[in-house]
Amino acid sequence: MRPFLIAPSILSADFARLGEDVDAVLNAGADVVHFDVMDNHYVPNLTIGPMVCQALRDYGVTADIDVHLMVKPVDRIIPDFAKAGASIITFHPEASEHLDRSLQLIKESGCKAGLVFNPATPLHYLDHVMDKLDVILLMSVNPGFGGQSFIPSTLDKLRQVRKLIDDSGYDIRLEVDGGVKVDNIAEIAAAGADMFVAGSAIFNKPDYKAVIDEMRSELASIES
Ligand SMILES: O=C(CO)[C@@H](O)[C@H](O)COP(=O)(O)O
Ligand SMILES: [Fe+2]
Repeated sequence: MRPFLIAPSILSADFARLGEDVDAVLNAGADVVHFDVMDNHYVPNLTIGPMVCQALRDYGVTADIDVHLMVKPVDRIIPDFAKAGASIITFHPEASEHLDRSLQLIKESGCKAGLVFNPATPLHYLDHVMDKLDVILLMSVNPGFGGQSFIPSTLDKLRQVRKLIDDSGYDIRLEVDGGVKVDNIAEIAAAGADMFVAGSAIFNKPDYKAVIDEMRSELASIES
């Protein structure tokens, strides 16, 4: 398994001082910035777009930015995020009319590409696109809000996808998003995830480093 990556979701950050808060979480040891884009159409909430991604780059953020698109349609906004400094762009397959085209668009824009599966979205969308994926993201809550509880059936789905990835031989990250906390991260890693989005578990605590360190020590029990 590759090194575990911790990706704080800035949905739970302080938007009034976003640059400082993102710097703080990266200085506390986070690996990747998880950037949730919601359109009040595909999901019942509205967040941030490419301008904010660009603003973080202009502020000096150099870490990878993992753009999780919860928008429909997806294609029109992909080049804008690529230009604004996204490193990874993921989208929900049922939000795209042409899965292969959307994945190619992300790759042609110079970003890593991924598909996101809601708790009840079937995995058959993976059937013909494994060679185009850098990331598979399993939602462990229904998308739209931070601070929800981890849905336990995600563990079985993670095990299934871990096997698919290992059997495929492709170099694909298995990311999990929703309700990830210090007390369940080890179990989630044992089920096969290697990239962990955590919003409220990190940003709702005063000491980001303490939480990230605790997560890493939980993960160390899996690595050894
Ligand atoms: O994409 C989403 C929600 O739709 C997530 O990225 C959440 O922002 C994760 O928040 P927590 O469950 O960790 O608080
Ligand atoms: Fe997300």
